[in-house]
Amino acid sequence: MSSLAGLPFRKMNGLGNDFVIVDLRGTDARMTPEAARAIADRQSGIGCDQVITIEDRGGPFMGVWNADGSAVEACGNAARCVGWLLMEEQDADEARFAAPAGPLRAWRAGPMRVTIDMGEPKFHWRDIPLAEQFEDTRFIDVKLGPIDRPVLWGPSAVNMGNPHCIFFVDDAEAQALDRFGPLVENHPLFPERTNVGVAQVKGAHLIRLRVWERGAGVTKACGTAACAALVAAHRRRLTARKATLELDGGPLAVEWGEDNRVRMTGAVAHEFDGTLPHGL
Ligand SMILES: N[C@@H](CCC[C@H](N)C(=O)O)C(=O)O
Repeated sequence: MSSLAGLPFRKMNGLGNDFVIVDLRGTDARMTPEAARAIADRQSGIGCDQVITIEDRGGPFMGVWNADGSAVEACGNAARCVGWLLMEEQDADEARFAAPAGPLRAWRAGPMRVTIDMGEPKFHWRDIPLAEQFEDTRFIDVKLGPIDRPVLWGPSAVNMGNPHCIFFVDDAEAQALDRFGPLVENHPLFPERTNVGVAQVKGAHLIRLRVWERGAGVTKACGTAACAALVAAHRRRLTARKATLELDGGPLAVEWGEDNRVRMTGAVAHEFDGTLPHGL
């Protein structure tokens, strides 16, 4: 296996959720948890929320590595960026590729805007996954101790390729996400940890969402969380099947179709390109 040092990377973001994207096609190099951590480090590395690999696995495959080095199944914002890169490369208006969670399809929605078909949400407690049986994952019970009152009650659990725990709150800005986010992320109810969202429904078609990401902390946006929040809100009869999700980094349009598939549209941005340094 060859080293990652010297390979080109692209720095991109989706609404400020930022990625170092390394194309491993045609190389023997492999990403490792240590290398992903080193690349993502904002003090000593390049700095990003997730390291993304593009690999050849009988077609383009997107690998997702959180800043803490954990390899995970899905990333909505990165999927838009990788979709955009593949469409540019193929001079096409549509791209198909895969991620650990399954196949993805991307298409252009404007010059730097991409729609992704994120697939079907899962709700069964074993699929989230949860460590305990809940018949109805629209309302689960996460006991956090004294800090969970008065608003952090009865969140929804959704798997959108990756696990999400969404708290519906009256005021998303008022929540100490950096304090309770890590407690929920690492709560024993979530054997694979979880992403944590606080969602404030502002109307049938508008949700304010802030996210603590598993393995990355508070980020400016999380695409899979936006999909999970819309799906959870609709299941709780709080919104329509289609809404704008207002994230710290900007808006995402999400629709849960009658075909049970979730489609997400939003901006992609290309920041700069570089070469991975030695020592990885
Ligand atoms: N930022 C992403 C999600 C990245 C992975 C997530 N932190 C996890 O561990 O599941 C997105 O836009 O969906």
